[in-house]
Amino acid sequence: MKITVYGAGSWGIALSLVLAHNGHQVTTWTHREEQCRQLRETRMNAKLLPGVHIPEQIALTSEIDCARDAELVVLAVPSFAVAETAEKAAAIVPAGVPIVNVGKGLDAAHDYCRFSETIDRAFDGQNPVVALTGPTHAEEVARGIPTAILAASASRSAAELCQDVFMNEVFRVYTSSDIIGAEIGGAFKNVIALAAGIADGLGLGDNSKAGLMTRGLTEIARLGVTLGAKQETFAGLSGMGDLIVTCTSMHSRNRRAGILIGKGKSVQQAMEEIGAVVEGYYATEAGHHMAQKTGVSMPITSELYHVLYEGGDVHRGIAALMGRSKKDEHESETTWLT
Ligand SMILES: NC(=O)c1ccc[n+]([C@@H]2O[C@H](COP(=O)([O-])OP(=O)(O)OC[C@H]3O[C@@H](n4cnc5c(N)ncnc54)[C@H](O)[C@@H]3O)[C@@H](O)[C@H]2O)c1
Ligand SMILES: O=P(O)(O)OC[C@H](O)CO
Repeated sequence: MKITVYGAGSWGIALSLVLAHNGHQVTTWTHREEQCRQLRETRMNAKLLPGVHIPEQIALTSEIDCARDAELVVLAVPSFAVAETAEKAAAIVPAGVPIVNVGKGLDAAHDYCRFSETIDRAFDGQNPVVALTGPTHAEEVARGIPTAILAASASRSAAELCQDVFMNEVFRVYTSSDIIGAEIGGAFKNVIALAAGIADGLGLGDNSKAGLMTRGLTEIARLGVTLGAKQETFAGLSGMGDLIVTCTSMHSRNRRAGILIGKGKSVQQAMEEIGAVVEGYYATEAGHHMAQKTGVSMPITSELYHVLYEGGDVHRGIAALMGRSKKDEHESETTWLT
């Protein structure tokens, strides 16, 4: 198939390699001409995916209209660029061509909607949308390390097409109809990974991190179910799976940013030092907004918001979480008042 991948950061390149390996005709787009020139010259993104060769069979371009005759389009840009890129692509991509979004987050420019909604709006509902998401660090996918991922879509045929296109002997793709759960899990695991990184940076223990991850997943699922997701999705690849990989891996930009903050760096210093997109920063603001909008209690997200956006003290945040009123583990916390 002819496939355009919008985005030549670490994830866009890793997925382009999977698609090229599977025999597809791949064009990978980057938004900057200068970056495109460098990629063409070196056949490598030395900053974001060092040591990974981009074979000649992958065409590199900065022309947005490269998807004119694409049969499948992949959006692999940071959350802050999904709406803008989708709007540009919508003017070019033919109706009916599936759009696979792999960016994680909510759309801050459109009242924090999910990206499938952003894309649906941009494409006037004419193109099926798939969220391809799960525990997948680009560094490992690019090296052919066995990986499992989820293709979630309201369109069964689009999810299955995505499964067929991406799946190979080291890249296993499952399908799901629960795109709400897949998108919410993918967006908000990054919040918990930042928090888990802070715990690591502070030198807290395994108990602290396991508690954060488990209660973090509880609050993500609580929000997701309120928005119409299936509870079981949060126990799957796009929920627990992605949470595990992001909270435990040194590949994770979110976890590493958290470690730097835990060690005393400012939020801005940490983001700069990472030098790649730290989605958890934006997702924390999105989560804070969604908790207020829906009335769902998201205490870890709220405390992290206080630290990241309001200069709150990390130790005070931990004390606030530990000192909350007594709860039953499965108590439903649908409002701030419980
Ligand atoms: N890297 C991974 O392992 C991985 C895995 C799964 C999902 N994701 C998700 O994929 C998305 C992209 O992440 P990444 O890891 O490729 O990021 P990255 O930081 O490696 O690269 C980001 C790329 O986006 C480009 N960019 C910056 N501003 C842009 C704009 N306005 N328009 C278009 N492009 C722009 C940058 O030049 C860079 O090439 C994120 O939402 C991330 O959470 C990443
Ligand atoms: O490096 P991170 O923390 O942005 O995580 C990347 C992917 O989302 C992992 O699945």
